[in-house]
Amino acid sequence: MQVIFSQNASTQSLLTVINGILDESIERKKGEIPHRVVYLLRKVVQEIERRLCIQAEHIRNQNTIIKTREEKYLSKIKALQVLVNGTNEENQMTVNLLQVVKEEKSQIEERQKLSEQNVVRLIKEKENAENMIASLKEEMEVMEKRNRLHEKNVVQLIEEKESDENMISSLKEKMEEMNSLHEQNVGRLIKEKEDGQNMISRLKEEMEEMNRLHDQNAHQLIKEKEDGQNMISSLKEEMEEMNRLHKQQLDQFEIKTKQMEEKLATKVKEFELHVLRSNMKIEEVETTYQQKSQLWNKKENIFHNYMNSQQLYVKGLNISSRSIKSDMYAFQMKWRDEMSNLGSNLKCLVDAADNYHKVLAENQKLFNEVQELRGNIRVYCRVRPFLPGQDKQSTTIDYIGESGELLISNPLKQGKDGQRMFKFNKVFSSFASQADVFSDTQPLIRSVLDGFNVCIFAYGQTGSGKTYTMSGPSTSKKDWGVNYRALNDLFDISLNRRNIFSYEVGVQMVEIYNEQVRDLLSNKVAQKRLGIWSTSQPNGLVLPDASLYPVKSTSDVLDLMEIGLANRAVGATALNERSSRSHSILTVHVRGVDVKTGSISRGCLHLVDLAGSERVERSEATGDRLKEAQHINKSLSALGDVIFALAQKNAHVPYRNSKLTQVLQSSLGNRLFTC
Ligand SMILES: Nc1ncnc2c1ncn2[C@@H]1O[C@H](COP(=O)(O)OP(=O)(O)OP(=O)(O)O)[C@@H](O)[C@H]1O
Repeated sequence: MQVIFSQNASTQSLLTVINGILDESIERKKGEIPHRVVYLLRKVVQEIERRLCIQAEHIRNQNTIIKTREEKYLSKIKALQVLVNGTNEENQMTVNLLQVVKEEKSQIEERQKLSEQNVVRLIKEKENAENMIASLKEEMEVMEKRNRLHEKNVVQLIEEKESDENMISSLKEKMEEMNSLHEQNVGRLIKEKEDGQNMISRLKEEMEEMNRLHDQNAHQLIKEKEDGQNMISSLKEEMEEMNRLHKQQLDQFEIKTKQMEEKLATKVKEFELHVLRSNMKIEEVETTYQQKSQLWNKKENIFHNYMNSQQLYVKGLNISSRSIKSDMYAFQMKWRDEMSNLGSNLKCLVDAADNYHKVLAENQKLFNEVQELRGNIRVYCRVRPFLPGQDKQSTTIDYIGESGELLISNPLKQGKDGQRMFKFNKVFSSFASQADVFSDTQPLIRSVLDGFNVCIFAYGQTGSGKTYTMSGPSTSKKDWGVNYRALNDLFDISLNRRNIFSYEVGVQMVEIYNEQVRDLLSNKVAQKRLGIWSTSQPNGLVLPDASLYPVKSTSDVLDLMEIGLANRAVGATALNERSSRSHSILTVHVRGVDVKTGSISRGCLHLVDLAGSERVERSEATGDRLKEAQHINKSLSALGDVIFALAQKNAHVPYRNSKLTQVLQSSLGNRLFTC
């Protein structure tokens, strides 16, 4: 054992040892595996399970360490990203500032350009004004030329008038000549005179017409002359006006030009000032920009250095992570190898477990056969020590044999009659501990899980120690009675078998008081009287109406027992100040399902605390107590009859003589053990 469970022993060596043990026992014992070896195998399997659990835990721990490292790296990378983002934002801000400065600079340049354009425009306007003045001068010259032409025309008209007057005078001379001719030719031309007169009248008419025309012409010419003069005067006036206007305009232009020049000069000065300021500002901005860019360069350098160091760090981390990964990989490979080894070993174990299953079934069969050979009904005797105040000298026990012999002496009788020998399966002396008493009953608990019905009860007169033996004087583990120890074993064994069988455990607790069965786990104890089914139900229940509580552990059962005991009928007798006045039966129903085959087994464990079996006259009971005692004694003698009939293997067993034997019938027949 020590070799096998040494901490240093490898799993492989454990498996080798198991295989060795199994081979040896199969070879030597023809397939039968002794109980000790089975126990050993179970321990080894548990050890392997434990190691697997530790290894799995170790892997889980490694995984969590790696995960935390990964999270750490991720958070660092995030921090670096945040830093990079922050620097980018600052750079962005500077770029934005530069952009603003550039925009301002471009605006100033645009304004400068605009002012230059304004200067150019003003110069152009000045040139235009000068051109206008020049054109006005030219127009004035043209007007003067036109005046001169007018004057020429007037002179020409005067000359024409003079020529017309000359013509008139010549015509007058001609007329006078003609008159003279007429006069000269008066005679000669009488006929011609008329003609001449006509001609004269015609000529006169013509002359008048001519005169009229001439007058008209003269009038027209005079009018034209007047018009011309008017025109000349108006032109002159216009000219003067124009000259005046021109002068005014010129003056205005000159004033405007001067003003414009002044304005231009001031504007140019302003612009120059503005440009100067802008230049200064640009210089300032440029210097701040340079300073900032220097600062940023510095920061960039620092950041670059930091980034380089971080990159180096990250590289280092990467290298370490790679090394961890490779370690992990190696570790995983190692574990894979080990797991595959374990898998193959487990396969062997599964095969072995299969065999173990068969061997276990065989073992169960053998075990129960052994138990049956030891007797289906076993009777143990426990001698209660004297209670404080009792006379130790008045003992009647003469001898307790190793094989269950008990020699009782009766001081009142003489000779052979004075001594009586009893034979039990075993006799426990007054020095026997609770554990000693349970040791012989213990193997039967296993049988309950194998589908047998086991009934354990204490029989004896009031005060003989039934409750002490069954329940124990206190709840400390040392004092535990048969009940607690049996339940503890039941759950322990079911836990150990969990890979082979799945067990469901349920508890019922009833009392038989005055031949009436009452449910001790029901809230309405007083009202509920239960019927007994003569043949047990498919679910194994003789009392189907009694409360059945599923339980998972001993403490669950103990809790239920406490409730049941609180509901129990007790009373004081002359022999025991708190005597049980009823039989209490705690039944633990076990339903086991074979995990592999699915086959179901049912077993039950009756833990019976019988009422005191004293003689009625000795208990000095009367009235209700007398009635109780009569019922108790009747049922106890019925139980005695049944056990006697079973022990004698009689054809008829009188189960129906009492409620107690009816309830316990399923555990007092075949496939049962009774203590
Ligand atoms: N083995 C023992 N060692 C020490 N004291 C004991 C032992 N057995 C019984 N006693 C004591 O004897 C007294 C009576 O025991 P107990 O109440 O168990 O008797 P009982 O048979 O259950 O009585 P009843 O039938 O009236 O319920 C108790 O005080 C108990 O502590």
